[in-house]
Amino acid sequence: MAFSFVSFFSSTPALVVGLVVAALVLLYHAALPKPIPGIPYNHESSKSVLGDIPSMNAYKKETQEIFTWMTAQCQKLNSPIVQVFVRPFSTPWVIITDARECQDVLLRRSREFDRSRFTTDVVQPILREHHFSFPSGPKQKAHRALLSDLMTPGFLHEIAAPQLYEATLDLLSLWRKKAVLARDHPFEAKEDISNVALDTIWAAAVGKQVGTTASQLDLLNHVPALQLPERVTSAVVFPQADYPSDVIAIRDVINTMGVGVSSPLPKVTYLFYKNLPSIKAAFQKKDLMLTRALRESQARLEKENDNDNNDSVKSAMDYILKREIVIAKKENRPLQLDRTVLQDELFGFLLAGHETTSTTMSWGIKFLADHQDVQKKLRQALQSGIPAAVAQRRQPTYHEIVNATIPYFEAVIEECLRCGGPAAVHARLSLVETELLGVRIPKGTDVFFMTNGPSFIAPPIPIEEGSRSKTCQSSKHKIGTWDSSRISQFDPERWLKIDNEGKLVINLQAGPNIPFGGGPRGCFGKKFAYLEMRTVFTIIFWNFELLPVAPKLSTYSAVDLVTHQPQQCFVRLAAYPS
Ligand code: HEM
Repeated sequence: MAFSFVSFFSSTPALVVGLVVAALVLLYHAALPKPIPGIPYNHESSKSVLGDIPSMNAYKKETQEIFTWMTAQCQKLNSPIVQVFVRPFSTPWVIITDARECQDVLLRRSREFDRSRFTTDVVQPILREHHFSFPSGPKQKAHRALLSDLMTPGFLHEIAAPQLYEATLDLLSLWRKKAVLARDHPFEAKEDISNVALDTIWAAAVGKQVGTTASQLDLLNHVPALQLPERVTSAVVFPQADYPSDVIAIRDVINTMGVGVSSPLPKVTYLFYKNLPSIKAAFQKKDLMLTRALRESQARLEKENDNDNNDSVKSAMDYILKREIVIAKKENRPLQLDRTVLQDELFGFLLAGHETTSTTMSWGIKFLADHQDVQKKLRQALQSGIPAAVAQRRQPTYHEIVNATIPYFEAVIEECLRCGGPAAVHARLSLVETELLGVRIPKGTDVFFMTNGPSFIAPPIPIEEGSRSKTCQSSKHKIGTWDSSRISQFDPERWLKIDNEGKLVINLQAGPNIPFGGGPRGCFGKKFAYLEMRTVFTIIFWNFELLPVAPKLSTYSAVDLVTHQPQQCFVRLAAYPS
């Protein structure tokens, strides 16, 4: 007995070491990637706990892009479906590069696939109670219901359109000034486009102009002349006015999401990043600003004693508030203005409406500067579509912009969305064990449907028809396919056809393009986005020729933040008509 007692104690350190080693081995094996059978993957990556993370990070460091790396894995492994290991201790991500499968899952298989874990991890810490990152269900529907009025013609045409228009005219004044000062030199336009998108969505959201563009103009109005680079091909840099502190706070919060998108452990990253004093202060300022705006809106609505009709409704916020009033009445409770959900739905509206449209417009400006023939045709189409404004030598009104039917213009916008690919991926989580392209997909797998490669803007990777789902097979002819030899070209004509009456019309079924996702979780703000792009593009191309810029200022490299943005968007402006 004495012997075993002594031996136990003398062997304890060894035992502890043994247990620790065993635990580490178990942990190591738990952390090693567990490939899903039947789906191609990088074999080297499967042997390391870090999986594909080093490869993805190296790519990101070199290019600033992540989504392109994901699509490149399908091309590298020559398969429309692959898996990658980028989340330690988690199931692999499945990547699919095929438009028909993407559309089938989004539109027809929403019982099997819903909002992804990736989206929730990246979006929820920023948007909190906003419905975007919630799984579909009563809570998500109730929060989305607060926005119900915002895509009605009443809101879009009567409230949003005039505000969009005002903000766009500020851009026109700014660019007229810049064109004079730049004297034929190019300048970086991304910030201006982002500002006009923020001005427009802000005005629509809270009913007030935030004036980021106007403050840039104000600054330039006090600049008599600029020191210009010697070479006319080199870019001129304009002084930049300070932004209002509310705008800085909103931008800091929005940019936080970019940090989550590029992290392999977004939850952990946010834990640190969101607690940085400057970021914490930005979140607080944003909340305070929105609560203040909601209270002002409530006071105004009450003063105008107009809670039963829409005459005094001037913004998205007023509509959201009126919804809350109705819901509170129904639930027999007092109004809850500082309820996070109201603020968060409003902030989500600002965020979703800012980044996405400004990214698409930045891509559009690049494409049109690089395709002078398309730009010329677009200008002609706009002028034939709004002849009264040409005859009276004036700007088109927002009524004319909203109501004109200009198929070529619509085709240009579709093509900017297709080739720019602001939403390079639609992510879904499998709710049940299911099948994709003939392969078993375990329940709880994040599946990424890429829109930035094969079958959208690059030749498709062949797929055995029998491996597709029944719904996918039966919908085969609902949408056309792009001609592989021209699929990568920017060519709006692909969207046009002559109808039975011999008229030129837009054909949205001509080929795949899914910029707004689809099905029950498709983009809520699509109509607003089209309205904004129509307004901004009409005013730009009505008033300016976007001249080509030197190739070094016109690369097509991107940076993946909340959206897939161009790294460069330089413009060289000439007044039109000259
Ligand atoms: C070119 C501009 C835009 C693009 C490319 C875009 C793209 C998208 C995409 C891809 C989704 C996810 C769809 C899915 O998972 O199936 C989405 C969702 C959403 N978008 Fe947009 N969007 C744009 C503009 C807007 C605007 C202007 C607003 C608001 C004013 C908005 C509000 C939303 C909201 C609220 C959702 C979440 C819908 C839900 O989860 O039920 N978007 N958008």
